[in-house]
Amino acid sequence: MAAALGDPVRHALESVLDAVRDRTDGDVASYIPELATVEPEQLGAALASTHGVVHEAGDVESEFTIQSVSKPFVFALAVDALGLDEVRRHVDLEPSGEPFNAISLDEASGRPRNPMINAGAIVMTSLMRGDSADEKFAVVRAGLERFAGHDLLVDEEVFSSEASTGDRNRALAYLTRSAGTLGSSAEVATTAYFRQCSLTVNARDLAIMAATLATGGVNPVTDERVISEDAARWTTAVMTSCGMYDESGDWMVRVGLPAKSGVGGGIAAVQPGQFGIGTFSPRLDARGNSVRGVATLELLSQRHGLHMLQHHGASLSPIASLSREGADGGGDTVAVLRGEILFAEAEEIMTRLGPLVGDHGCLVLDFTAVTRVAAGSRKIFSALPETVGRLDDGRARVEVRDPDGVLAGPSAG
Ligand SMILES: NC(=O)CC[C@H](N)C(=O)O
Repeated sequence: MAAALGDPVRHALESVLDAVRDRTDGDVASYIPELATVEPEQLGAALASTHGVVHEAGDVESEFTIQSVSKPFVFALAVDALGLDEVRRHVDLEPSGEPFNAISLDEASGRPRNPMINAGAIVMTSLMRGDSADEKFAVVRAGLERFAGHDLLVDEEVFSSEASTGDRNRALAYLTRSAGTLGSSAEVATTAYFRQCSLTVNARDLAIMAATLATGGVNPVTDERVISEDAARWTTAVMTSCGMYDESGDWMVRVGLPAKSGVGGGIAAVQPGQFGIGTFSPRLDARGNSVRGVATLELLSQRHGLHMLQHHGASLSPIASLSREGADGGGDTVAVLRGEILFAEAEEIMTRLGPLVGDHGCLVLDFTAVTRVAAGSRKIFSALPETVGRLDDGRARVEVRDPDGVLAGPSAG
C-alpha cells in the first residue's frame, strides 16, 4: 500500500527544494507593479503522473498569477479549435532567441516569431472564439479550467496593474493588427490577454496542466479530454523549442523537459507520456524565468534522469521466445512477442522473423503478451498474413494470434 511505502516522490521533491532554498538571487517582477508585492521566499513543487496521482512539496497551496505559463495552453486551445495550418497563418513556430516582450514580427508575413513570446501569445488570444474581450477571455478561462480541473479566479489587482502599465503589449497588438495577423482589435486582444495572465493557479495546478499535455490531451485527474492528441504534441513541441525564451536551447541541454515559465514565478514542465511538474518561486533571473524553479527542475532532471532524450539503455527484445512446435521439430515456428511494440520493436520483429517464413511450416506470431502496438507501428504488420501466401497444405505461411486485438488498436470506449 502507498501509505506503508510512504511517498518517495514527495521526498525527492522535498530534497530538491531543500537544496535550492538558499538561492536568493534574482528579483520578483516589478514592471507589473502589483507583482512586486509578492512574498519572494515562497517555494513549491508538484509532480502529477499521467495516472492522475499528484505528489507535492513546499508551498503548493500558494496562489500566484499564471502569466506566460498560460501561453502554451492557449496555443493548444487555438490549434485544437482552428487546426495547425490556420494558426500558422497568424504565428510562426521558430525559437526567437529574444526576450519575451520582444518586438517580434516577420516583415514578409506579419507573423510574430512564436506563440510563447508576448507578440505571438496576444495573437493566439485574439483568435479565440467571440467578438468582445469578455467572450474571448471566457473561452480562454474555460479551457484553462479544463486543463487544471477546476475553476480559476482572476487576480483583479494584478489585472488592473498590468492593464494600466501594459503599453508595450498594446504596441505589440497594434503592430500585429497593422500586419494583418491579429484576430481582433488591439484593445480586445490585450484586455483578454491581461485577464488570461492574471488567472491564479498554484504549483499543483501547473503540474496537472502539464500532465494533461503529457497524456496527449486528457486531464489525468478528471479524465476529461481537453484537447486532441495532435494539439498536445504540437504544443509540447513549441514548448521544447521556445518555452524558456532566449534560454530555450541551453535549457534543453541541461534540463531536457519541454517547459514554460511566467513572470509570476511559475514553471510548468512536461515529460511526454510520463508526468507534468509545476514549480513556484517568485524571484526571476534576467530572462524572466524563476531562479529557484529553474534550479529545481535542473536538479530533479539530473538526479532522476528525467531528460526527455535520456538514453535508458537497450530496450528489452519484443521477441520473448522462439520455438518449434511439433514432435519432429519440423512443424510450425512460434514467436512469442511481448510488451510495447513501437516502431523499433516492429522493425526488429519483421527483420528477425522475416527469414523464418518459408515453405515448411507456419510462422506463428503470438501477440498475447503484447500490451500495445503503437498506431504507427500497426501499419508495419498490416499486410500480414495475406501477403506472404500459403503453404502446400493450404494454411497461411504466417498466423497471427492476437486474442486481445492489440493489432486492431484500442477498442472504442
Ligand atoms: N513572461 C511573462 O510571464 C510575461 C507575461 C506578462 N503578462 C506580460 O505580458 O508581460
